[in-house]
Amino acid sequence: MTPDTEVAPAVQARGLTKRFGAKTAVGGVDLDIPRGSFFGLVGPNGAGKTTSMSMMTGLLRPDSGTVRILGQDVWRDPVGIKSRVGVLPEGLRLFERLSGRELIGYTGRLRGLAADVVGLRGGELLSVLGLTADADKLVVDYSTGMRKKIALAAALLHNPEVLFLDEPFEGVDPVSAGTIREVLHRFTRSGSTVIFSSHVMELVEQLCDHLAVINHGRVVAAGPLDAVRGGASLHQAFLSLVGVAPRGDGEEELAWLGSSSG
Ligand SMILES: Nc1ncnc2c1ncn2[C@@H]1O[C@H](COP(=O)(O)OP(=O)(O)OP(=O)(O)O)[C@@H](O)[C@H]1O
Repeated sequence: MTPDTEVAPAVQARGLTKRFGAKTAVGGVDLDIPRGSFFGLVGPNGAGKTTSMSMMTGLLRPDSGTVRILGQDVWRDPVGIKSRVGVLPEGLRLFERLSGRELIGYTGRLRGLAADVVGLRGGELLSVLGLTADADKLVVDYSTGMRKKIALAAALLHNPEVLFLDEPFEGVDPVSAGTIREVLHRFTRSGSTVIFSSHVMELVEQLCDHLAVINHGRVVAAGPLDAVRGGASLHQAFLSLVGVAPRGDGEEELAWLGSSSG
């Protein structure tokens, strides 16, 4: 490791850009995500969060721009960086005909981990995430929350230094959400970095020490939580940053909706 990579931020993106036909999904994103931070990526639907994350994790090649993780250029060596990164992607695609335990075993082999390490870590992750009793059930029969948890276990198995999570709490019950939070906090306390996207401002406010707000494919605010919310609640700051215009009382629109309209 060179001195440069030792002090490099967890993630550094410069001019990250992606177009889909005429649509610019991400239009020149610059981000500096400090090591050991719990970093939130927020923005309205379609703002470009998932596209940005996919480019940062080596899943989607940018049209232009660079992204470095722990000082390493992701797109110069996408395979190399994947050993240091864990990802819980949007729209989880899991091997449905494996049991939870088999999925962990398979992930461990893909990651090149020794069988005894996978057994030990996998057993602990299943236990901490409350999945032990369902470990031998097929993933196809898992609930939405259970799928998130088994995918999180798979993302953590190789002990990554940087963990990317797209909407990790969606469909997760409050007890499991508490468990996931505790696991993630432990992870960041040890110096590792979590980057997660969410639409739930209260959650981001509770969990994150840093965040970025993305709107129309651009970063409109970024930095420590208190600096971004600037004395207001994050919810209020978010609405003013993404420029939500008042829509009036909406009486004329949807006038047909409801039983009183006949
Ligand atoms: N594969 C694709 N082909 C065409 N357009 C795409 C594709 N992926 C994303 N887009 C478009 O790029 C824009 C950004 O999408 P993206 O999924 O990154 O947003 P997001 O911030 O994650 O949204 P959400 O909060 O709704 O998940 C949207 O306009 C979307 O329609």
